Amino acid sequence: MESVQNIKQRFEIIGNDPKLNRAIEKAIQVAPTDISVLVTGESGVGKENIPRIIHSLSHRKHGKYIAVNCGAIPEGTIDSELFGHEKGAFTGATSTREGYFEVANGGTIFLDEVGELPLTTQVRLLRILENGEFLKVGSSQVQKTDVRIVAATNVNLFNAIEKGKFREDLYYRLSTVDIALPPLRDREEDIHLLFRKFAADFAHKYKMPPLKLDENAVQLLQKYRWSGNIRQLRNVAEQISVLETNRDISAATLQLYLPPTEGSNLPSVIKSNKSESDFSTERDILYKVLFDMKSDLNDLKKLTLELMKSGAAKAQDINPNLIQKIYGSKEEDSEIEFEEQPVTAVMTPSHNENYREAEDNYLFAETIEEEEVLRLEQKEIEMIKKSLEKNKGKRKAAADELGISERTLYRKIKQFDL
Ligand SMILES: Nc1ncnc2c1ncn2[C@@H]1O[C@H](COP(=O)(O)OP(=O)(O)OP(=O)(O)O)[C@@H](O)[C@H]1O
Repeated sequence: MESVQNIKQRFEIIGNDPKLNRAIEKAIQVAPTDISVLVTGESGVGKENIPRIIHSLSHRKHGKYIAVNCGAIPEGTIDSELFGHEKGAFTGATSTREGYFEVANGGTIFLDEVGELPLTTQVRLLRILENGEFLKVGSSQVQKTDVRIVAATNVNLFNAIEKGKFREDLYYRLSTVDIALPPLRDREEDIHLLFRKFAADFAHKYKMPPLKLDENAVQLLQKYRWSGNIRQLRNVAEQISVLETNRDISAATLQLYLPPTEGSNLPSVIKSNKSESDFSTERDILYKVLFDMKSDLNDLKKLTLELMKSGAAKAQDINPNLIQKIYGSKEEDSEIEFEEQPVTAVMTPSHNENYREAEDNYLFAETIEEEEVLRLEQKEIEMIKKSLEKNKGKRKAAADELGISERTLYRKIKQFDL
């Protein structure tokens, strides 16, 4: 049997936490069987590694491995995606199509966010788990498949069962073995290890010297809540790697990249009555938004300084590129008037001499009022649209770029009707 250490090397899994090791050990143990496995853990803890390990150590390793994010597929098409459809089954079904369960015959299917499956799809899945039988959409001919199912969830499925959103019998079929991955905040010793690994990767990728955290920064890193777990840590490492020219990182610098969490002494950014899990994923986006604003603010500071130094009447005379960067494309014959141009969602500097006060307001803002929240939302929509365009509509690539899960992106697309 392969050792946990070997597996960690093979799958580039960083960390020595006993709970992580136990999870990998369990994956190794169950791999040769066909037992269905339910992987649990918060978003971003690395659940996707487990089905990969299981597949690669199983007798199915030469068969197909298909990962499906159940939360990212619209309800109307999920049955057809999973089980296939017959020609003419619905408008647009111009030919017969194989579903993932047919394609993966002899292999493994990873059903991520399984709690998001509609109830009708859950019935079909239960049937596959019981005897391998399924029907294509629009067909009455029973087909058979031989697929190992590994599922994952970051929500408590018992709550979903209580609310009637998840079938209890399916839960028990899926979770013959339960593999739980710990949140990053409970893996204090691993946090710095992971950060160093990501910082080294990004130093290589962006051809920059590696970052070095001082002692206080390491402590801050280890005490932070990391509600987005490893995904969030990786994002932070990437942002610092790209943006900080001084590669020695102090706690004060690091703090600028950590969105405030409950119970922290950082300013609270936004008030929300949503549930914590919604908040944490939205926070990923808000974090990026605030980051853009910080960079706008730096540009503004530069501009203001230049203005103060030269006493010039027209900002355009000083640095047209900077002006364009801050205000977007210049309108014909327009002059920059500081009193009227809204600049960022947080601050509108009214006079050059007030810039320090504006900066203080920004840094110590206790809350962002409703109007500003709306502007943040607008910025969020813009970012999502841009990323989708840039990635030619590929949601996975866009979600990766935005540092959010595909499911969250899918929800945002629905929420904002994009
Ligand atoms: N132990 C680890 N070492 C290094 N990188 C890791 C580790 N675990 C996870 N990652 C990285 O963290 C990111 C998030 O992992 P993954 O997508 O598996 O999380 P998840 O738990 O499936 O999240 P979600 O529930 O949102 O789908 C990925 O980029 C993954 O490569």
